[in-house]
Amino acid sequence: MGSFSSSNAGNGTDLMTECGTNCSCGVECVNRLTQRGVSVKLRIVKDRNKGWGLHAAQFIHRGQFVCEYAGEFLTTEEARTRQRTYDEFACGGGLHPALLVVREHLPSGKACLRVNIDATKVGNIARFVNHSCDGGNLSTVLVRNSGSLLPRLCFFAAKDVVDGEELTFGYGVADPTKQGRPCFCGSSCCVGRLPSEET
Ligand SMILES: C[S@@+](CC[C@H](N)C(=O)[O-])C[C@H]1O[C@@H](n2cnc3c(N)ncnc32)[C@H](O)[C@@H]1O
Repeated sequence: MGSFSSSNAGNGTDLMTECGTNCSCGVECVNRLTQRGVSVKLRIVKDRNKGWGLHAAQFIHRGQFVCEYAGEFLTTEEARTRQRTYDEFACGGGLHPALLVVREHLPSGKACLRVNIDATKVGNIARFVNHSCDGGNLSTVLVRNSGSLLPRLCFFAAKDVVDGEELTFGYGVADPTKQGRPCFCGSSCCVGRLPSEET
């Protein structure tokens, strides 16, 4: 509890490769879509139960790039240590941890690359995206720049989003039988608990 999501590339999270340091092209290259920063208007809005949330401040077309989930890339050992601390403090309700664990299944099918991105203290606007049990309106894509080992996690609109709508995605699957922090996503399929990452 306290951190969020386990997205399996090949199982919910798509993979994409963009041009990188190995390429001779510049930032205007059409294959560097996610490398030019946020290109849609967004607004940060406070919710009584969920804390801050990210809302669209314009119409966003389905498939449009929204933003990258920036943060500190941690070793798994450091992620586990931080998670324990966050769990302790988040119980009081004052802290909104933003530690995201992504697993990419490698093509062999025998190994998986675990990426821990912590936006709790260092991050960008994406760290305000809240969870929705219905999967929300954002899809996650692991984008690897050619020549880079570590992928970046990027949000794209999974459907058309209207101005003012909250942007959300599914942090993972919550187990309603386990103790956890309450979920206030308000969707009709809400299980009442936030997903928790057993690390
Ligand atoms: C990535 S942060 C999102 C931004 C956060 N709301 C804030 O104010 O900083 C994740 C944290 O937001 C809160 N949160 C996200 N979705 C929620 C939901 N559906 N219900 C309750 N709290 C939620 C939890 O505290 C979670 O650890």
